[in-house]
Amino acid sequence: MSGPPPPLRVEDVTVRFAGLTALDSVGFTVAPGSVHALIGPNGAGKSTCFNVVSGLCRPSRGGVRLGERELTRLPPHRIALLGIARTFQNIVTTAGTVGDNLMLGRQALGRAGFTATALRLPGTVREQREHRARAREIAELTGLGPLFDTPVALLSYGDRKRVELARALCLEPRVLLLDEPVAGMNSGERARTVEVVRTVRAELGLSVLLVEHDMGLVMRLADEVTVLDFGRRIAAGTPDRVRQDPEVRRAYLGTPTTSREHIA
Ligand SMILES: Nc1ncnc2c1ncn2[C@@H]1O[C@H](COP(=O)(O)OP(=O)(O)OP(=O)(O)O)[C@@H](O)[C@H]1O
Repeated sequence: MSGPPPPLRVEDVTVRFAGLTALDSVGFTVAPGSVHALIGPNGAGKSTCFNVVSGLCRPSRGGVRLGERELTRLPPHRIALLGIARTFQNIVTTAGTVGDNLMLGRQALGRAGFTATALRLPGTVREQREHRARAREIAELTGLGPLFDTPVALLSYGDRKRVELARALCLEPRVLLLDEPVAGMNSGERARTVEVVRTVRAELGLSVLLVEHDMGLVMRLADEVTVLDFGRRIAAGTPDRVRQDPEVRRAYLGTPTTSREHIA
């Protein structure tokens, strides 16, 4: 991969849904090669922010840039090809083997058209072979190498979540968006995922933007944290700094609802 990824800038983003302001002038920068966590209580606007960055949601004001490239009005597949790949909260792996799923991630990069692939022209056969070899490398990097030919349906929940992550990596992103990557995992699976994220960041030199409710994971993995509450950015800084921030503590601990997680 050539050089560090460009900074990802979310600038003054406002999103309204029928009178509800889901994001209110939110801004932050994911520094090149860093892990940046977006945290906040339920309904704070984290998923909406992810959707803006990946092109699924258009802001009514503000925008997103990767380096000098304006992403705001582009459709999701263009944004993906410009180097921003994402996973989703819910598993969307399809039928087939791990390898088949990773090849779906490579498909968007394929130069050969549908007809050429169907006719198995020599150039496209070679291209497919190269894509499969790269998919295998990514499987190794994410600990899925031994499972490459295993049907996804036979995998544990944690392994299936990692297939999602590996499939996103198959797009060769500069920035990886991870939406609750350890949700629903047991502690062993969580620890494994932390290691995988560290490995791919180091080996592929990419930046990571992470939404996660598991504060232990956020504090261990993130270089920087942006905290949202009711659509507003209420704090930003290193994990230690935001952990001590009185407004963050109030946002997490100061409401009677049990759905708000602890930050201590
Ligand atoms: N498509 C939509 N239409 C209307 N309101 C929406 C829509 N998407 C999100 N919202 C509202 O916007 C606010 C922010 O939601 P969002 O899902 O971004 O929060 P979140 O921080 O990701 O929450 P959670 O941690 O529960 O996933 C919430 O009040 C939510 O109900």
